[in-house]
Amino acid sequence: MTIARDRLRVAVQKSGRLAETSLSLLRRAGLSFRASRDRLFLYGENLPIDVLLVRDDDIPGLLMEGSCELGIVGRNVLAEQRLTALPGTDAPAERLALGFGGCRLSLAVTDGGPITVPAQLDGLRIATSYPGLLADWLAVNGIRAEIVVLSGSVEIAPRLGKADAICDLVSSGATLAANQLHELVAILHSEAVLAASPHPLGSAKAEQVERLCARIEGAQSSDGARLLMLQAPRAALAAITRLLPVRESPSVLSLDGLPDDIAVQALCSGALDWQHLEDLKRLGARGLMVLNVERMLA
Ligand SMILES: Nc1ncnc2c1ncn2[C@@H]1O[C@H](COP(=O)(O)OP(=O)(O)OP(=O)(O)O)[C@@H](O)[C@H]1O
Ligand SMILES: O=P(O)(O)OC[C@H]1O[C@H](OP(=O)(O)OP(=O)(O)O)[C@H](O)[C@@H]1O
Ligand SMILES: [Mg+2]
Repeated sequence: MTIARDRLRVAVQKSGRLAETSLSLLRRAGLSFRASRDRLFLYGENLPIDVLLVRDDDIPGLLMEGSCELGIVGRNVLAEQRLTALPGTDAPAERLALGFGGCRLSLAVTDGGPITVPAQLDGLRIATSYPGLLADWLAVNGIRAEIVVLSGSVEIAPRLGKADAICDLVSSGATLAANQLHELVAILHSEAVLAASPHPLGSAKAEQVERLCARIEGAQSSDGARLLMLQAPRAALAAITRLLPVRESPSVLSLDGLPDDIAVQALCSGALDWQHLEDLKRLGARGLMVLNVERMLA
């Protein structure tokens, strides 16, 4: 099925943990928007790319029905949808991992209780909002347990006597600790991902998708990237390179009229502080310059 709409649509969480970072990533990829009055639709002003602001759980369905071509959603939501979709339906695919919204889906049990290993869950009840992922993990691990589906506040289920264990998202672990629970095992590691509709796109839209992906990857790689420029004696190159938090081989250029000297340009990640520069100077480097990298395109 080809989607008959010439502007690309990206679905993003309206409010919640992923909302702000998702929109700021799209802005860093160079998109600018005008909001509709109800703030549910952002019209792309400089590219034919619009944003739908929705509940995160709705994003896989919107991708499947073709209401949008891309979505930013937790891998946990995407994977759950894939496991609970009707057989034979094409599920949205993970296109890029986005490096924020990191968390894990974990089995957890009551502190000081009898369960210490997952095998002891056999025959017991586990509360979760992720029945597909949990059922899949239990089947792979040969554990038969009853799945109690709850849409939220899963951590409270053991105290209410509704379940013997839970399977829910964890990041700092503070919610588990507050409910006298601890993790047994993580069954899925998640982060926000760019998900793509399973439907084929026309060439113009496919081109927009590639363009947006390249920009997002560029925005991610320029995070924390610094360009270091210096001049140095050619003989000091190896020692200088060893000192640098380089991402890739530095460019080494000859200098007119100075055959024993070189100019070095190195793309670095992490801190390049005064100490670093002083250490490089001690090796003979001069004219040191550190520049923040604003944009990168592979
Ligand atoms: N504690 C956490 N730390 C980091 N990321 C998390 C955490 N909890 C959830 N996430 C990630 O953020 C996503 C959105 O979480 P959020 O709690 O905002 O969802 P929600 O309450 O279902 O929101 P919505 O109203 O859109 O349905 C989750 O699906 C998961 O990928
Ligand atoms: O390990 P922690 O850092 O404590 O995070 C874990 C909590 O975060 C999520 O809920 P959230 O706070 O997003 O509320 P929600 O259940 O209403 O979505 C998740 O469902 C856990 O309850
Ligand atoms: Mg939700």
